[in-house]
Amino acid sequence: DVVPRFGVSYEKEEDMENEMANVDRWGFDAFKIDHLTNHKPLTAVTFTILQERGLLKTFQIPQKTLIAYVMTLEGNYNKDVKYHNQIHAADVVQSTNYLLSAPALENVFTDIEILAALFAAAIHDVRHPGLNNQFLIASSSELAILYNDESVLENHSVAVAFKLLQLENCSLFETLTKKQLQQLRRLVIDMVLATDMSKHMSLLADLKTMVESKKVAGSGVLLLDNYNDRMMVLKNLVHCADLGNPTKPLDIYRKWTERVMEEFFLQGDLERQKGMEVSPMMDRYNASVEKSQVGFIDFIVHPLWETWADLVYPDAQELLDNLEENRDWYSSQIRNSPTPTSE
Ligand SMILES: COc1ccc(/C(C)=N\OCC(=O)N2C[C@H](C)O[C@@H](C)C2)cc1OC1CCCC1
Repeated sequence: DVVPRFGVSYEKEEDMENEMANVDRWGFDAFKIDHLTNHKPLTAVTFTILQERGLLKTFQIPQKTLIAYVMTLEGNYNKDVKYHNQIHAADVVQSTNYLLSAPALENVFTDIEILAALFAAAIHDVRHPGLNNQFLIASSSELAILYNDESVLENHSVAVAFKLLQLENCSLFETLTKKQLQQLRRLVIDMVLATDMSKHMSLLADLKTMVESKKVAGSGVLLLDNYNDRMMVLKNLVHCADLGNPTKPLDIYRKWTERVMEEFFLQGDLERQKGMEVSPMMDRYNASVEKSQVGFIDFIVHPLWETWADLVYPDAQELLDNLEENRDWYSSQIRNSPTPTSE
């Protein structure tokens, strides 16, 4: 039976084709696809990218099984959560795909590693409650008890995603060999757990070490000759995609900022209600959104992306330029403090 072109049904054929034509570009607008597909951007993006990469053929995955699984996965993202929802998942899948397509990484990763990275991106925040690990731990939530305060949300997302594979007609990986599935599962667990922000500094330190000792083949392609190096680059790749908002075109970045602040302020409201200490950046009565973004870029996002850009030089130059321009724009928006001009 024939499946729809992008895996999901949509009204406006032409608008959908125009927007999905950008699926391989960094300026891709996941918000538009969310609107055009009635909140199914993750299914549309994941189906289109796996199809385009020929991965369904390579692993003999039936189209309808993929659609059934990703639709179910997407249904387990909470669309009332402003940031950690199906649009963020679609954005991270699309960004992961773009980063995997860097010329410096051509023919570096195997099909199973690519499938694992895209799957990890798709599942990485499923069932996110719009509250962070610190809150779940501080409030002794069921999840924190279950995961002993260790990468609570990330462990939960991986477990939920693999549980969904057991549902009727959702057995996405039943055509993989035992060995392939073992390898994929290991890769996916490691990549999703590495999206826990508490791992950021050690992940970045490993990436910096790799860049300093970077081995490049004659063709300019990265030489990753052992499992640990390959795993470390894949973890950082998905982590970059997850922290990609500030490297996107400004109008898209600003929408993500708006959503993350809305989600953070709701957590701050809950903390205040429960008599807990209100987390930094989550107090709607004491927030400086622009200053927080400048700090986020200066201390977290730019150090990471500068290192990634070194690794794949010159493939991420435009993204790094966007980031620096966006940082200057937010800095110029900080009330009562002009940006010192370099001239
Ligand atoms: C577009 O902006 C954001 C996009 C995504 C995020 C998420 C989900 N996590 O990012 C890490 C984080 O929240 N941390 C909180 C603090 C900055 O300490 C760091 C160790 C990590 C946060 C964004 O902006 C935040 C950060 C600055 C003001 C709001």
